[in-house]
Amino acid sequence: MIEFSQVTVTYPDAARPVLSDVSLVVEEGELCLVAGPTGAGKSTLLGALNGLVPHFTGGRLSGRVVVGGFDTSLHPPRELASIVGVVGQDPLSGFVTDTVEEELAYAMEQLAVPPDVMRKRVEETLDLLGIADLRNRPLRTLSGGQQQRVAIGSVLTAHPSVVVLDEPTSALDPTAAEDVLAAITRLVHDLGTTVIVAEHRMERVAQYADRLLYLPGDGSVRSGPPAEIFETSAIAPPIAELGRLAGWSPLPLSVRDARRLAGPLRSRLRKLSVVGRSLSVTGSALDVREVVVRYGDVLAVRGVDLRVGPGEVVALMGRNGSGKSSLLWAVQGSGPRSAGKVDVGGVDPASLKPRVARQRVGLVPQTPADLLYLDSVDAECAQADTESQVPAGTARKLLDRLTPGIAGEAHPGDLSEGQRLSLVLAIQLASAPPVILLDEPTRGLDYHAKRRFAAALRELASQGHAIVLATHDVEFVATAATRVAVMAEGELVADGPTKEVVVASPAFAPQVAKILAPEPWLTVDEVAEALT
Ligand SMILES: Nc1ncnc2c1ncn2[C@@H]1O[C@H](COP(=O)(O)OP(=O)(O)OP(=O)(O)O)[C@@H](O)[C@H]1O
Ligand SMILES: Nc1ncnc2c1ncn2[C@@H]1O[C@H](COP(=O)(O)OP(=O)(O)OP(=O)(O)O)[C@@H](O)[C@H]1O
Repeated sequence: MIEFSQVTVTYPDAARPVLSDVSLVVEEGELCLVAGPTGAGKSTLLGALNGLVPHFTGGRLSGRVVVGGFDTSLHPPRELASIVGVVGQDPLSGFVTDTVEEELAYAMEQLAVPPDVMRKRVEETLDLLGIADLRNRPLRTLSGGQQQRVAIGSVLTAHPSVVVLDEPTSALDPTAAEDVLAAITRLVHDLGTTVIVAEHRMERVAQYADRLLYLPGDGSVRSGPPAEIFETSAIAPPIAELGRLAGWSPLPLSVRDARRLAGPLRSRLRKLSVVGRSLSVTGSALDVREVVVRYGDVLAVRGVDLRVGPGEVVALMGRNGSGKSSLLWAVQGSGPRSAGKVDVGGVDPASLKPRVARQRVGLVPQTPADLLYLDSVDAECAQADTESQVPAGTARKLLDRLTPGIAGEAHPGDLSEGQRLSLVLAIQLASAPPVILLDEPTRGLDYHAKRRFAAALRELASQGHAIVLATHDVEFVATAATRVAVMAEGELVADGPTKEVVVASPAFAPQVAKILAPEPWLTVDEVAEALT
């Protein structure tokens, strides 16, 4: 269905090609996971499938890409649209209509699908993705995860023979991610659709994948069964890393398979204790009282109380649309707040000018690109140093720590998703306000980058900063957060130490916890530390 023959892609001014002499075949009806480090070229590979690369991104592509019998160099993306459906990394920028229903119907209208078929498929898709109650909503008013579901739905309705998804679950809560992947797997089985998914949260996808295309970052692509490639790959999901540590062979990819193998490891660990990271918190850096956020008829946040002490890293979790982003923006002061009080060091940030408020409460938004407007990485870093009155080079040092190797002269718009996020994180963390809020801050980051980011957050916390991050990334929460607060329908419904909250809830438990339950281990690092 898909064939790359000696494909090389080079972006203008790049020192070396992103993809170098890549040849591979993906069969019809395969579900294929594309993985590898941040900036390795995954989106580039995906873009080559519908001709976006190089027709729209610039750069040069040599070799041949054939999809469903069409050579993508001879057919512009518009002509390939009936064969290849693409869901990009930023759903909002891909929307062409105003409301949910219109968006779901749009691709079918372009293909002149008969109205009765169209109607039926829209209804099916609304149910399949659990968004029936949002059907008349303007797309701009949806939460990040709701937008992502609509974006996926709008591609599925047209029944293309190849579906390409770039990090499709990054904004989805864990349960929604499972549902969406189940829907996609059903497509593969029932319609023989070929699905290509790039995903950093491999723990969510690896078990469904027939094939892994692994990009180590040197321009090459390895193609094969996931379990085989994970034996040696630098980036692998926690389940595979645990399997490597325990010497399991072949490596399991589902929690169920791993549990069958984990008996001996569990008994060994039972005699050891988890290295505790207990925290005694004194005082409060952030005090949120009875905060309410209302948008017209939608009550997004219903009287939330939250106190965060210096040194805490609080993960705000909860279903899509449960009010996490609304709460963060209301706390930071630039979002709507219908009632309630926020206290940061004796002041309500909403009462301050935005510039002054930012020195007390920083917020990294869900679409971090909004914060970048200069024309090079160096310029952004220099500006951040000046604005936050920190020594020159501070932001750049942080950036190198999070994701090394990004060229200073690169245009922020040309960076990969993970590189761009790292840049925004570096800029925001350089100013290091006492309270740092982060909205879904791990998109595009590989497991190593997330470890380094977690370490940077812990370091800030140990210096007395208070950190709140809204996220669906259960593996990241397990490494980074000291405490977890769960929201449901605008209210806080659970709040406690990370270990207690995530082990108690299957939806929020990381893979290691599920495999080793009832033993209280959350990460491969903890297990490795105890075994040495
Ligand atoms: N339009 C462009 N012009 C110049 N360089 C680009 C362009 N698009 C991507 N790049 C560079 O090519 C490399 C690969 O980017 P790509 O987006 O394909 O990576 P990725 O593996 O998808 O990354 P992520 O995991 O962060 O999403 C990066 O170094 C990026 O900076
Ligand atoms: N401008 C708006 N107008 C109307 N409703 C809105 C608006 N912004 C958000 N909402 C609704 O408020 C609710 C909470 O949204 P919010 O973005 O805070 O949720 P969230 O927990 O951050 O979700 P996600 O995990 O998907 O990012 C959702 O039902 C959303 O559709």
